[in-house]
Amino acid sequence: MTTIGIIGAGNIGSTVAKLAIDGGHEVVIANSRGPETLADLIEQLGPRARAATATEAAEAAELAVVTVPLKALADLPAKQLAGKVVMDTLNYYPERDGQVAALDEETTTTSEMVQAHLAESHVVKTFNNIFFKHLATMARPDSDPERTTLIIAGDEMPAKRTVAEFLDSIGYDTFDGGTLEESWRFQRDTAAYVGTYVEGDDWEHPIAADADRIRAKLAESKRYRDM
Ligand SMILES: NC(=O)C1=CN([C@@H]2O[C@H](COP(=O)(O)OP(=O)(O)OC[C@H]3O[C@@H](n4cnc5c(N)ncnc54)[C@H](OP(=O)(O)O)[C@@H]3O)[C@@H](O)[C@H]2O)C=CC1
Ligand SMILES: O=C(O)[C@@H]1CCC=N1
Repeated sequence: MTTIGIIGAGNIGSTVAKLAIDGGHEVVIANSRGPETLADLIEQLGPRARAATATEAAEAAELAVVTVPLKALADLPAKQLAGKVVMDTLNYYPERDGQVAALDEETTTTSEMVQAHLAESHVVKTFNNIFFKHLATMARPDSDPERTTLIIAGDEMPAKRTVAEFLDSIGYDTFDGGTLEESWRFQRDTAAYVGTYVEGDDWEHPIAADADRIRAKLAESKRYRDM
């Protein structure tokens, strides 16, 4: 059992919290409005979950998840997350987050920006390319032939192994998609984004992805300037 500190309690944060509880872990979860606003979620999650401030969730985390809009990146408590493995779900939506020149020019990736802010953490891009409802419903036991695979990226193998172990505990296999620099291949709107789990427009029936499918999708991904 691991204490998972989750900053962001929206679609993805609450979904990961539920999966973590079902996987036997403890959860400390935060949003921007304060722990008292998370009472309903905590009631649903049960006694192994508690609400906290973002700073407290970071402090309590043995393993952390940051899952807020990219525009809130600067608020993430770097000091309390130092030395920890941090799963980063952030995507860049300019209409929500504002224009970010380095992302528009593709001179960096969102996860490199997260790593730059959380300079002393071990950032692993995780969960960013799967729709939260699919993440909630596609978890399967290890032995299930329909188990699906999630793509991660990061610059440090030990941190990636830690994340793969956690994903296994919540019902997913892992595909190593390379470094944070290479993670543009599954950023927003690439072939390997949500299309890894969705065929055409059929969002009602997500499909399990294996390593071969993921490899093909990553190979198909293009830079925005070449789309
Ligand atoms: N929706 C999806 O299917 C997926 C989303 N993503 C990405 O993951 C991130 C989260 O997405 P999603 O869960 O949909 O977003 P939501 O809008 O549903 O939730 C965002 C959460 O972040 C919290 N938050 C915002 N600002 C801060 C802050 N400064 N400090 C602490 N908490 C804060 C919000 O708290 P409050 O409500 O109190 O403001 C809320 O709990 C985004 O970057 C998104 O692009 C990745 C994969 C899939
Ligand atoms: O970041 C998001 O909000 C989107 C939705 C599906 C995957 N990511």
